[in-house]
Amino acid sequence: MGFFIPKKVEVLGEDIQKSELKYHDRRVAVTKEFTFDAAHHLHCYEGKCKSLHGHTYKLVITISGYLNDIGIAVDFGDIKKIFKDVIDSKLDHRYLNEVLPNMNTTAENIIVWIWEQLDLRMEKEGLKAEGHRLEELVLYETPTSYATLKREWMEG
Ligand SMILES: Nc1nc2c(c(=O)[nH]1)N=C([C@H](O)[C@H](O)COP(=O)(O)OP(=O)(O)OP(=O)(O)O)CN2
Ligand SMILES: [Zn+2]
Repeated sequence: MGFFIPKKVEVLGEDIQKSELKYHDRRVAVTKEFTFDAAHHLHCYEGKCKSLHGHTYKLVITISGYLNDIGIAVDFGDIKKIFKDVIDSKLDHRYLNEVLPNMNTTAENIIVWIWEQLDLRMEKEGLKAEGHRLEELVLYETPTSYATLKREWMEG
């Protein structure tokens, strides 16, 4: 006596198999947004930002990769784990002038530091070997003020 396989499941299975490899070799970028809270002040700067103050920073991370068998380029969960491990754990609820020594804590300087940390972790975890690439970071210091960094600028 054989197993009864409902028709609907068979059809669904075929559909998934067909879609699996459809765009297998396509590079696609995915983006995830995070926030962290931190305090800082600027050195050698005449203006209100020379005084200690805080921000809810927003970091927008874009990573590209080749679509895998189930149509995922880079798992959003993997981006979250990297962010938590290498950025959030070091910067959230911290005084940036203390944790980022020898750096004036401008959005521009911080975003380059963040790039280096994320890139290093992607290298160590073998993600770069799999074809994952950090494409762009955007770091909002306030809702209207932000810095942007792109892969071509880091490579060039
Ligand atoms: N190019 C940069 N300019 C300034 C930076 C910076 O990192 N890079 N940082 C500051 C201050 O840290 C400040 O907290 C943020 O500046 P600003 O946008 O002027 O903040 P406001 O709250 O005044 O923003 P509004 O939306 O205009 O009220 C200064 N400059
Ligand atoms: Zn500031």
